[in-house]
Amino acid sequence: MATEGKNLSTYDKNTIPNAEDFRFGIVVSEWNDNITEALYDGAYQALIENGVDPKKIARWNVPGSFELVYGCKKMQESFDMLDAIIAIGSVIQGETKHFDFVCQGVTQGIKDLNVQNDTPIIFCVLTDDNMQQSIDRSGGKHGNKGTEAAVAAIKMAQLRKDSRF
Ligand SMILES: Nc1c(NC[C@H](O)[C@H](O)[C@H](O)CO)[nH]c(=O)[nH]c1=O
Ligand SMILES: CC(=O)[C@@H](O)COP(=O)(O)O
Repeated sequence: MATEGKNLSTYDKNTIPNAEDFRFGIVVSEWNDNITEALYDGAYQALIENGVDPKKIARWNVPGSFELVYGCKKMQESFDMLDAIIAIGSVIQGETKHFDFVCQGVTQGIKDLNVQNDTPIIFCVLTDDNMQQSIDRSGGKHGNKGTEAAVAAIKMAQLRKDSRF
C-alpha cells in the first residue's frame, strides 16, 4: 500500500511497547528545514506521548541528508546507551540526477550502519518529486512520517532489548 492509502500519523497505542526507559537519538538534516523540522516535531511528540523522558532524547543537526550517514555513525559510537536512532531528512528532486545519488547514498549508508552496528537507525528520509509531496507527508494530508518513525524506533528498541535476554 502506498502512502496514499494510509495516514502516517495513525497507530494503535495498544501495540506500542512501554518506552519510558528507552533513550533515543535524532539526527536532523538542515536541507528543506521547513520539512525536517515538521518531521522532528512529529517524531518528538510521538516519543513523549509514549512515555519517553525528554531528557532521554538527544538531537544533532547535519547539513544535508547525505551527512545523515556520518552523523548517525558518530551517534552510534558516541552514545552506546542509545536504544535507537532516527535519521530525519527531506530530499526533493531538482533539475539533475543529484537527487538519485543523494537518495542512494543515504539509503545504502543507513542500511549499512544497521547491519554493522548494534543501535538500530530508523529511516525517516522523505524522497519526493516536489515540495507538495513533502508537505503532505510531514503533517499534511498523509500525516507525519516523523510519527511513524518514532513508533518504529520504539518497536525496534524493544526488539533489540528482547534479543538480549
Ligand atoms: N538537494 C538536497 C540535498 N543536497 C545536499 C546533500 O545532502 C549534501 O549535503 C551535499 O551534497 C554535501 O555533501 N540534501 C537534502 O537533504 N535534500 C535535498 O533536496
Ligand atoms: C536532491 C538534490 O540534490 C537536488 O534538489 C539539487 O537540485 P539540482 O538537481 O537542481 O541541482
